[in-house]
Amino acid sequence: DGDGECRLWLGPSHLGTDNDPEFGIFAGVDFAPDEIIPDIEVAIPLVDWTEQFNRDTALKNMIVEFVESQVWTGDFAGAKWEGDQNTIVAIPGIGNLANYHSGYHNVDWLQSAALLRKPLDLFESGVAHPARGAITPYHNLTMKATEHIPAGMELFANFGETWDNNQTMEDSFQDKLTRWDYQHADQILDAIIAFMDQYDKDLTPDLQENILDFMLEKILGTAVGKRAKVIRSLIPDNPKKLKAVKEAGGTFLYRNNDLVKSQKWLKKHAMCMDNLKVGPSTIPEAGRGAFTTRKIAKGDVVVPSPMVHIANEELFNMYEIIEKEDAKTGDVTLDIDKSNFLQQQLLINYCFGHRESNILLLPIGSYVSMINHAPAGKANAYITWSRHKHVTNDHGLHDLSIEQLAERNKVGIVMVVQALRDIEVGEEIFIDYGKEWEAAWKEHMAQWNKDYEQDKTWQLTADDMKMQYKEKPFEADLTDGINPYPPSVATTCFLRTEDLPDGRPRRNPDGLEIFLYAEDLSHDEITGADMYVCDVISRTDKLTDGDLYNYTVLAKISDDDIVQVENVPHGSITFVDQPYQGDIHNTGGFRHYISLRDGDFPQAWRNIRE
Ligand SMILES: C[S@@+](CC[C@H](N)C(=O)[O-])C[C@H]1O[C@@H](n2cnc3c(N)ncnc32)[C@H](O)[C@@H]1O
Repeated sequence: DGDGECRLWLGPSHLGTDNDPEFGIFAGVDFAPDEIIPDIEVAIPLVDWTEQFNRDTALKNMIVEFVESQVWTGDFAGAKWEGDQNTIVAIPGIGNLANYHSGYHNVDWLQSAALLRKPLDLFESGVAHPARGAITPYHNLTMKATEHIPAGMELFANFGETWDNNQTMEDSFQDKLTRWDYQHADQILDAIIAFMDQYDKDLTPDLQENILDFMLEKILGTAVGKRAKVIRSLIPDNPKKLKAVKEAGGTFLYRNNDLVKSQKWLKKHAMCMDNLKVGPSTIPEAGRGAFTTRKIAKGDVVVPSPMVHIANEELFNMYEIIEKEDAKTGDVTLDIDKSNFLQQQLLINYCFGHRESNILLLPIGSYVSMINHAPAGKANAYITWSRHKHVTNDHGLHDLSIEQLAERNKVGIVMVVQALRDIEVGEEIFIDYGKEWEAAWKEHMAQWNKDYEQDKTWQLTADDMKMQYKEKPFEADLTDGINPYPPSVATTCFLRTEDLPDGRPRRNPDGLEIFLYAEDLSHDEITGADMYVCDVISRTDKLTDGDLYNYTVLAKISDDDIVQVENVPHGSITFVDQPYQGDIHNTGGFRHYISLRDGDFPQAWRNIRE
């Protein structure tokens, strides 16, 4: 019947309350440290997001801030050069639904999976294809367990130090203890257990108790560190309990053991989010698609999907960005030229909407954004409001106006994809995107076939270059500064550096500082923040262990800081599309939202009814 037990559940988070629910993801099975969480998502860019509109009304500002609270910076997907300014990415599924807890996290991005991803094998290199620019190229966004996660535990993601520092202690999400307190307490706990184990035979229970007391009271209790008292409170003073704490998964889980839910609780309060996986669609023009991992009976839920409400579709319009000089001060700021419309953001293709409204709903259930269209009669599922008792809406939302909805800065809309007939394991799921979408796609195909009838060549992309240079050495001959690659792409390097050994010159003949590639940086540790545009200037001519070649590069750290880095391995160099050169910037790319069924679309949201 498919993949066995459900591995991920969507349910009411611990961070919500009965009156004010939040949703979160729960583990349905145990995950070992470093195990991949089986919700591997796409990232959909919002290009030059901050520059593309004026926050000229309070309402717009609210909508924008809400959207910003639901996305990641482009770095996480390797999308930071998509535009010239600030590109953010929506990452549905786990990227959106895993919550933040100040005391603890148990999942984190495996950024290298996305940053060093293999190209999608959907398009022939250099050839026009109607899905080019219609779907996101950023895929393989992967999270892994950072520690053992027991079945029934909620997933909490590492949102990074910046986010941690921005949280105030009054925030209702806050534990009074920070995750560093728990980490320190765990380290101390481990040290005490190791000591007790080592002298186990020589210690009577009394002596054990005295030693523990001495350690906690006299050493830790009088330690001057600000948090010593707090940490002390996390470690039991009874030697017999030390191991129980460790077995519970450490001081955090021991103290918060009500966080681990039973299978019975999950089945009652949560919905399985793990019935789908992603693969190439059976429709060749559609890109990727969503396929079942289990049998689904007619009328059952395929996957639940909370929806992020984006209360003004106009925010997805993109215009030419221009520089504006203040006549008095001479200061230059950026503005948009509204007379020069470029196209809509790609994210619209992943949103639900309705012809009589300018609200958009972005689905964030696992792989819901991978579900393709089939006309009525061929579709095997449909999307509608959730009727689940716990994973559901405040149905009062249907009566709110769009302005009132815009004031809600929490995800409160929950829909479900439901089976129209019995569905076998491995079938592709299709929903009917509606008449408007179908007409728009037909028109797109007709125009596309006309445009590319004579000449089907398509400019080479970063993905094409990645395929070409997977095993072939990067060009190292930059004589006369000639770029050996197509002008639409650039080489980038993942870099963390260390100083050169003593005795070696610290500057090159052009006066640029020289560093060494940090030897211990393994591919798994690479992050988007380590990614710099770089030019390869020379390479070793032999294979070096494990990696193909080593290179010397010039890396652009900032506009006026270029450094030379030596010993950069082949696998740490990749390609990106130059700003505005990727497929999604082709103005002939398809753009249309998916329609909700007429009967499902609340009357109160129809603000542009004719
Ligand atoms: C919500 S996304 C679905 C996931 C998408 N296939 C991908 O690979 O990212 C919607 C987009 O998928 C493509 N699509 C979906 N159904 C299609 C169909 N029946 N024929 C052609 N393209 C389709 C269109 O580009 C559409 O804008």
